[in-house]
Amino acid sequence: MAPVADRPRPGDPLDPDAAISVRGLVKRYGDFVAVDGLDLDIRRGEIFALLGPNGAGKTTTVEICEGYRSRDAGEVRVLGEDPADGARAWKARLGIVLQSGSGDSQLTVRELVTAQASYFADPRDVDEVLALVGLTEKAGLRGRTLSGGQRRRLDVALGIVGRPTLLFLDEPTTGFDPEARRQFWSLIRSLRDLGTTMLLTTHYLDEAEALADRVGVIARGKLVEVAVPSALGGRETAPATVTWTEDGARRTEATSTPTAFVADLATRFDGEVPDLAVTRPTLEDVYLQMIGDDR
Ligand SMILES: Nc1ncnc2c1ncn2[C@@H]1O[C@H](COP(=O)(O)OP(=O)(O)OP(=O)(O)O)[C@@H](O)[C@H]1O
Repeated sequence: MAPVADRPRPGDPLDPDAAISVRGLVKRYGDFVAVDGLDLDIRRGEIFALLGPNGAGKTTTVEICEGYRSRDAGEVRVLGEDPADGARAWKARLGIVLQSGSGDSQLTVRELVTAQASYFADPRDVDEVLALVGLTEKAGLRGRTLSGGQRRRLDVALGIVGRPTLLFLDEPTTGFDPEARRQFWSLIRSLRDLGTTMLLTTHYLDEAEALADRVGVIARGKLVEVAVPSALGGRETAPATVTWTEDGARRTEATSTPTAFVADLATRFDGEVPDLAVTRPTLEDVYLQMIGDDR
């Protein structure tokens, strides 16, 4: 089977089929190296989540891909073009949902989305977009009267009305309540079903796990690993931990063959094994281990 979590090695040529292809990317601020030789391919149609501690270089990398920041070294192609000289037609194929949000507008939701649509040659239908983000009933409200979660939906509406091929989402669900996050996730999945490629940065590991086809962990400007969420850090094959209660004490066993272990354990009890649980490292466990000292 082809290695699904593959990533380019230093010196590999750019991938012309990728939505985003990055080789040897370096960004310095004075003496400080914020991005330190990054190699990455993001495939067309995938949701890729970039994880990493504060200051790791995620926003810098993403903004270089968006054409908003210059680079000091390396090559970058986004939808086949170098963002450093991205033309207007190229920019129109990108959707960008920034961290800052749409703010306090006096215009209504519908007016804002309609105004944004007017910048594009082939925009999505405004009502269709409002329905997709769940703001149909709020269409007549002014931007400033929306709740935090509704504003974020408006941000997404503004980001997708131009029918982008590639959507950048920077910490899209910060401040959402749990239900709003679930609804947002289903919106993101609908966009993927419509063929949109998405690059997402997030600090929520459950979000990366729920949404991303692949995750990349970045620490101190370097890409530590790229993997499907279930395989990050060798998680799939990590030993399982079996816990249960026996003779009044909590017992724990790490094992690579939990099924056999539990079957054997069951013979020692008459009926259910008390408080039995089998767990594997969570994405958070392997992530925290991976970023180590950067915490
Ligand atoms: N304009 C700038 N001038 C100087 N240093 C900067 C500038 N922009 C970013 N940096 C530094 O570069 C590093 C990477 O910043 P970046 O914003 O890319 O991190 P991040 O991974 O997006 O972090 P966060 O999760 O906090 O958003 C940080 O140490 C930051 O202080």
